[in-house]
Amino acid sequence: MRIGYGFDSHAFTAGVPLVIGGLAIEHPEGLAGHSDGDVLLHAITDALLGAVSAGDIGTFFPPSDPRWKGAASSVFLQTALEEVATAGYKIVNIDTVLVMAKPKIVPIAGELRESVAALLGVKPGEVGIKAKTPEGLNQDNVAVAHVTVLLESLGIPEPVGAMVASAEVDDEIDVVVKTLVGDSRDVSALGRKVTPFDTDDLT
Ligand SMILES: Nc1ccn([C@@H]2O[C@H](COP(=O)(O)O)[C@@H](O)[C@H]2O)c(=O)n1
Ligand SMILES: C[C@@]1(CO)OP(=O)(O)OP(=O)(O)OC[C@H]1O
Repeated sequence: MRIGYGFDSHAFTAGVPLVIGGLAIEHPEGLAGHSDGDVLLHAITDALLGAVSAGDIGTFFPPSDPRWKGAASSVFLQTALEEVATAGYKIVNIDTVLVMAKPKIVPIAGELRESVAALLGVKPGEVGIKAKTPEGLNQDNVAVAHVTVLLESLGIPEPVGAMVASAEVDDEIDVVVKTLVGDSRDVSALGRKVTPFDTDDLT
């Protein structure tokens, strides 16, 4: 099991659409950012990367890189999901807190849960969406997201998962697997050798 935590904040600004959790939300202001400013997807991306010690969103997608100007934040999330899979893990559940004065989140929490779940490839029941107003913080023009994520192992030993994911051809995968788990199991007491599994089955 691994846990991850992510945080992000973006200021509200007029003239841009509001997108949170991949969902377009009717609101007079959107969130300022180099990308689409999706504060929730940025925090989820960081939580996933943190859970597998893979750096953070800025190390993969520097705000100075013009390629990410106006980018949909689902692109960043996809990379984080690939890092999680490469490390040999999958999501158990994710929990979030959005801190913003407006809009009200609870009336759209179901839609948000479905949107985030679809982007993560998990069930809506594995995504928590909660909201708080920034009472006493004097931050009514800001949206903040906090995210925790729990991962569980896919059952592949980590080095094997990582090396198989980076191997480019079947032969390389064969070599990796045979190096790490051995070409065959020694059952000489039974008078024969049994291959533990068929490495051709790995794609
Ligand atoms: N943007 C928000 C903020 C809050 N809520 C809901 O209101 C409840 C009370 O919030 P406080 O910050 O005043 O404690 C909160 O638990 C949420 O249910 C919301 O929907 N959207
Ligand atoms: C997403 C990136 C990349 O364009 O930029 P922003 O949209 O500004 O978002 P932020 O959370 O401030 O920083 C992370 C950056 O990697």
